[in-house]
Amino acid sequence: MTAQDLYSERAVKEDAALRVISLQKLIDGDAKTSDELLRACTDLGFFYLDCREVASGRIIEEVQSIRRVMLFEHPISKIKDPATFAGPEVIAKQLGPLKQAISSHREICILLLTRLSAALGLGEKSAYQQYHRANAVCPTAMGLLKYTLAEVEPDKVGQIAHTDAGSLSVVFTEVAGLQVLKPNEEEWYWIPPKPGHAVVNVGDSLRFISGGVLASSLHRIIPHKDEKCRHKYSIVYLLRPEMDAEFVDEDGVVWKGLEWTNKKHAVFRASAEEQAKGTYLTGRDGYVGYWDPEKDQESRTILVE
Ligand SMILES: O=C(O)CCC(=O)C(=O)O
Ligand SMILES: [Fe+2]
Repeated sequence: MTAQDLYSERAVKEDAALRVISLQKLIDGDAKTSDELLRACTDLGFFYLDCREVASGRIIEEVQSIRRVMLFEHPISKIKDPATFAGPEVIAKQLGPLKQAISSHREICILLLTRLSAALGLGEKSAYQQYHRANAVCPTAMGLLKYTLAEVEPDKVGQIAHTDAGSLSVVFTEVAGLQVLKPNEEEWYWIPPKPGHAVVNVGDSLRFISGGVLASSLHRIIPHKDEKCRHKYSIVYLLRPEMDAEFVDEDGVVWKGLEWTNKKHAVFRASAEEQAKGTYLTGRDGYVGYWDPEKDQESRTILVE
């Protein structure tokens, strides 16, 4: 396969046309915006979060400061001995801005959970933020992702189709590549990056916690024909429930927050046959989310034979 084959000339749908939710209006407690947020999370579980107005672009400035420290150039794969790895010096030097950005992302997620819970009329005890209390231990993470160039490493492109394990994912990126599968249409749609906006999506844990009211949709990262020469960098904040928070999956199995995260990660690392056995990775039995450009010129879903 040549690198040229990697780009589907016929993208199935150009733009998922996600709802746009204003962070400032959520902060202000605007009821209409909370309702719109709830609609975004119940129909597809994906939306743009407009961060431009908040305190003169503070969030965007923090995201830019993470980009500037170039942590993306220190990949985990290059760590020889994780047991003795103390973190690249650059992390130690940039701890201040990193901690600030992590804390702002957490605040955003807690606000989203608070507004969603209120829009659903949940009481204090069952509100979603109760699964993510400030001082509880949780496997929440911030990832600084640098995707390989399809031209250089055609076998390592993007991310396999998956639903996210956690509660909410907040993604800032400037380069296209993200697609979502609209479940009612069974079609992949591009989600183009929007300056000043994050893409936020609901993960499995929040879908389970909400008893299936909120949707965690299948998405993937594949090379975009207009971005051939650009590395895609993504800053992803993955809010996950507390280690001991309990929720029930769609088959009635009870999970603790940490168990579900670990299970999902084990499946990410497993063989395609293992991945297709359960519904853990994609929420679909028998479906494996690899993108095969030869079979999948029109970016359709791939089934294990
Ligand atoms: O890089 C992106 O745009 C999205 C990343 C993603 O889906 C993930 O890390 O789960
Ligand atoms: Fe994801």
